Amino acid sequence: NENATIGEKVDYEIIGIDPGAGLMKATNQAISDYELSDWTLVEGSSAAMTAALKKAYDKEEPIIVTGWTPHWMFTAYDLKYLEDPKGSYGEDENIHSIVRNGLKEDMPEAYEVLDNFHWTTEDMGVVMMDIYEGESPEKAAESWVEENADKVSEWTDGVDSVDGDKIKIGYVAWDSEIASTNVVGQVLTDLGYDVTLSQVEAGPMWTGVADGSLDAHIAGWLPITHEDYASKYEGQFEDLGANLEGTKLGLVVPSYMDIDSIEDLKE
Ligand SMILES: C[SH](C)CC(=O)O
Repeated sequence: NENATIGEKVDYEIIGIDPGAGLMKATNQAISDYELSDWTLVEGSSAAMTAALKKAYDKEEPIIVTGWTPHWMFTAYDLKYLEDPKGSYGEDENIHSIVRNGLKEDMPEAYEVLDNFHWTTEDMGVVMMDIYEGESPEKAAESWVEENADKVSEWTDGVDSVDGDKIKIGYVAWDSEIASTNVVGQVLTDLGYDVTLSQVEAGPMWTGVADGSLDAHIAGWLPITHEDYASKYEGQFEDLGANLEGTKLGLVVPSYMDIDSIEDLKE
């Protein structure tokens, strides 16, 4: 009923994603920082979180999810981040390209493309929206590459093609990384590589690059979100720097909810 607290309205649940995501670590930090002892962070997946969000949004029901930018949900729905006055979610950061040691010697062409790969949240948003609207990730990536030949040529100009060399790129099924990894996979395929995109959890993605079973991933949320993974494998990977700038993490609610800050959950 209308007098219920926000906690009572959402059964004191925050709908999260896969447990290995840094976003989940930051949300547990927020639960502790804001003393939300009655609250539960529900583990699941990016897909389960967006399904729960759609179900609630379509019925204009209250819901609190762990969210991030860039993400298609901010285009599909009218959403807002809850203010984070205690800074549990840190500052905006970047997504880095991470490759195994030795890649530069073994696959100089792929290394060069991965080192050059850089695009914007708008670019990523186009591919994510295509996928959200029903296109397969492969087709959405292929279309974007065709329509953005000028940007792709900045990554590939001067890079020799190859003849069927195998390359394996790991990624986690976050909507942002499904988009970026399929675009890079398409570009490397066009260069002649036999590309395998391997969907794994966040931990195994970093472990795979460190032990060489994966050649690369382009899902390094740094410096904070994946700091645990980066420090655990320090020296066992090469960070080629940011491929996208200006990410954000936090708690996200539909704009029809009359709360504005994480502090408001403490009612
Ligand atoms: C969910 S964000 C794409 C990345 C992360 O939180 O680890």
